Amino acid sequence: MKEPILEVIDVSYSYKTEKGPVPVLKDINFKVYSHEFVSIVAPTGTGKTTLLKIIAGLRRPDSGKVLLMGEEIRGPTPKLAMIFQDFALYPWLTALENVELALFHRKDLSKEVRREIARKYLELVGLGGFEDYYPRELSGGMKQRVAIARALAAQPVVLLMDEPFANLDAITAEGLRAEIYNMVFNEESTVKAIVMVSHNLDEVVELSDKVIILGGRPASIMAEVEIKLSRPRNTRDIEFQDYLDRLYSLLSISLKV
Ligand SMILES: Nc1ncnc2c1ncn2[C@@H]1O[C@H](COP(=O)(O)OP(=O)(O)OP(=O)(O)O)[C@@H](O)[C@H]1O
Repeated sequence: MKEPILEVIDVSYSYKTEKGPVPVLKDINFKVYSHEFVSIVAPTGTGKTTLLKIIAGLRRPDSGKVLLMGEEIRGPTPKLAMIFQDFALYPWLTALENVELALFHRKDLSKEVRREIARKYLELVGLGGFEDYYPRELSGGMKQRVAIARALAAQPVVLLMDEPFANLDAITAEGLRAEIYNMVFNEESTVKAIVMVSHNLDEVVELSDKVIILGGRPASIMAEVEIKLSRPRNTRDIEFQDYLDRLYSLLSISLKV
């Protein structure tokens, strides 16, 4: 039987506030296999970002655990890279320097080699020639491409994305969505699985192999839906629309829980 790349096991989490604990996640269980693109969807404020932070090792669950290729995640690790909706680039560094930063922990590599790797990933995301540009000189879509290059340059096993297209205009988002799957899953990349948080169901159907729907307070998994459509996907296909309708109705049920 194939082993999961990522395993979320019985994860529960509460925020500790002055008014007492606020339970956010309860008994979350799911698995992500090799070359799977998994999306987590839920009504706003349900705990999607919190779950992503737990997977990233940025927060420890109160109970349960997350395994990455069988090993428990106990803190941040270069094996997991994260992409945020606000790009999170350093404005005083060039595109190339921002990407190079992902390799700062690779003391085994010379500066020249690190620079070469960074250049290769900028090229991969379509930004060859923009190495010396500062973030302020780049469009939103280009900034997100730099962030993707930086995540890939860290040579992670899993890529985590928190609403990666939310701050882009519709046309730019559409273009990047069309490219992201092949940008991330190819022979130049070490990424074996993607977990994305989104509340845009169109993009979720377009990109995912599996969708996890959270609902309730604290949130638990309401449904897990596999999207069995070949790629590239056409948003106008009847089957695409069927999946979309199904997710909308599951999400509206989760709103009532
Ligand atoms: N640092 C914090 N302290 C206390 N409560 C928090 C904290 N961060 C988040 N919360 C609460 O935890 C719940 C889940 O938040 P989270 O950001 O994970 O939800 P989300 O599903 O990602 O929301 P959105 O779709 O709006 O981004 C919310 O009710 C939020 O108010």
